Amino acid sequence: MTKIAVLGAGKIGEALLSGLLQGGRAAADLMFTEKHESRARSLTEQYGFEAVTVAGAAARADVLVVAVKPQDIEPLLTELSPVLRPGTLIVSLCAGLPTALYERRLPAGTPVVRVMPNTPMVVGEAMSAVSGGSNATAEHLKVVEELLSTVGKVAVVPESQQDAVTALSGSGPAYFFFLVEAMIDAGILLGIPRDLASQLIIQSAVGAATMLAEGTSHPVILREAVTSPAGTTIMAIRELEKHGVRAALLAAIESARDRSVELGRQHED
Ligand SMILES: NC(=O)C1=CN([C@@H]2O[C@H](COP(=O)(O)OP(=O)(O)OC[C@H]3O[C@@H](n4cnc5c(N)ncnc54)[C@H](OP(=O)(O)O)[C@@H]3O)[C@@H](O)[C@H]2O)C=CC1
Ligand SMILES: O=C(O)[C@@H]1CCC=N1
Repeated sequence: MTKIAVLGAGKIGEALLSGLLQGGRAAADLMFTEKHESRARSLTEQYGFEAVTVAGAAARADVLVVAVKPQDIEPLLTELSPVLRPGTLIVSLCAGLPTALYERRLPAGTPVVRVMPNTPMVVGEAMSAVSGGSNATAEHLKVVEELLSTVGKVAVVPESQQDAVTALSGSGPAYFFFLVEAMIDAGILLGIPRDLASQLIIQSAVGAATMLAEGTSHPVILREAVTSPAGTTIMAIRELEKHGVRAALLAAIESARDRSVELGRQHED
């Protein structure tokens, strides 16, 4: 069985490890490195994964998943480069970091696959986009696709689209959580108790997402079916348009894309 080590088991690293465990991987095949000892201890106690050093991960794992913040990449690559075994597959989850950065810093020929996942991995509903670097073969991409398909859906994209993908689906869950939070507050404004407002909005979100995921109707058709002539929904839609919510989303996602590009540029030679 392929052994996988996550380097930097923070939020997304834990989401991947726990998703892989739920998807049927043995804890014995999953390990991680982590800066904080107390966090490492709690991950081992909660899930049974082994905490290892970078050298230990490089010696034992077939796939190294890099999940540190993009700002922390340089010291990690400096530590990893001398201990990396030829043929070990590097999978980067880091926003903005191009495969070329890893190829420059790691031994010649190291295969690198760039991935942008998202946190719904913890419930097996991730959307992950993968792109191979110049040493990654179709076989490497297949390994990564198989790995990620146990925790959600996977799309192969050209690396030139990864910054946009990061802004759309990498950050995407946060936009939905933000909307849900605001809609629950609207319930409070209207005098509905928080628990009930949460139930009403979360189940509406689950129902709407399920209809969208079925893919039989375009979002516009689904929205129109809710919007009765001279009814309540059109009044709300008028306010959303008046407050520029559509334009705000376009600008927000463009800004997230720009930040992803900027995170990559910070590591150019
Ligand atoms: N969160 C998300 O939804 C998503 C995140 N990503 C990407 O995943 C990466 C991680 O993000 P996220 O999980 O949110 O961040 P976190 O800060 O939660 O996780 C990173 C963890 O790695 C630790 N760390 C830093 N350097 C090292 C090192 N050299 N060795 C071992 N551990 C180290 C950090 O410690 P410390 O905090 O002390 O620095 C932290 O605990 C980022 O590059 C991000 O772009 C991608 C998709 C979605
Ligand atoms: O906010 C971030 O930078 C990371 C990348 C995508 C989601 N979270």
